Amino acid sequence: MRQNEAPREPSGPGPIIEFDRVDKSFGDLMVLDELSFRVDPGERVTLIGPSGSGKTTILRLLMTLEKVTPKADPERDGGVVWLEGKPYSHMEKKGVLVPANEKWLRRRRSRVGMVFQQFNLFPNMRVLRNVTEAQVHVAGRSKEEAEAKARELLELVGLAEKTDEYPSRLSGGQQQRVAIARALAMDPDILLLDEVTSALDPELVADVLAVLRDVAESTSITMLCVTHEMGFARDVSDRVMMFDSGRIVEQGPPDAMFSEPQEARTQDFLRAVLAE
Ligand SMILES: Nc1ncnc2c1ncn2[C@@H]1O[C@H](COP(=O)(O)OP(=O)(O)OP(=O)(O)O)[C@@H](O)[C@H]1O
Repeated sequence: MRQNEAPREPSGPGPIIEFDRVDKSFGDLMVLDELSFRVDPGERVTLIGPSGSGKTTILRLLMTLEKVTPKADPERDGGVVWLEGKPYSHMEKKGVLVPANEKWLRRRRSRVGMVFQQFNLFPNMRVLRNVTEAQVHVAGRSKEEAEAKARELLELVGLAEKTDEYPSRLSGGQQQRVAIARALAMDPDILLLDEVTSALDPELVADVLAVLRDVAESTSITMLCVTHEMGFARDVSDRVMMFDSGRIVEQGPPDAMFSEPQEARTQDFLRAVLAE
């Protein structure tokens, strides 16, 4: 929708995420060009595509680590990201949508959790505190409540014995499992996974994927996942979206996408990934 139109009212259970003609540029480089797509609550979506096609940028927009790029053209704004039926990249002011301010984003971004390729744990904090920190300082939980939740989640990811270690004493796979526990501790509705196994030694990948399979099976959390692990994508996703140059080339259920991709760019991409 255009920014000068009145925001619509959510009608029934609509998409949990909606990109509505979203633009994103870095300087002269246009990464997303009027990108539109929707994700239903509880849906698991895998984003695939060549390097530089904009997949991480999509996740970073959802984490509000990036902002939609406004267009100078008065006929075109930069599009809007919607979350749970409400504007997210924007906020309503006097009946029109304006770019969201920090206060608005702070209140809403905790609905979204992200796990990064490089773990991004706090190196000076022990494992338990890595998982309690945001619960206490962002979600406002008591220390006791946060610790109980952290212990439960660390057990879920198989690290109950490691609560008192510093991250540097853990393997990459263990650090990544702490990062997953940390993201889940905030009870997000949406979990974003950005190449979470690509920095790991091959023998550590399976444990991390097993934890994520458990999360997918035991929760109804909405997942957006950027990965080259096609087996994982096939098992866990409801839908695979193939991107190139910031546009959706094709999308569909994993079986159809992997067995009978329709577009030459998808066929070439999958051939290259599967040959790795
Ligand atoms: N902060 C930034 N400043 C400048 N250019 C950027 C920035 N972030 C991303 N880009 C560029 O935007 C394009 C899209 O990047 P993005 O990381 O979204 O792609 P990707 O599909 O996730 O690629 P990969 O699979 O390699 O991670 C790339 O050309 C990248 O160099």
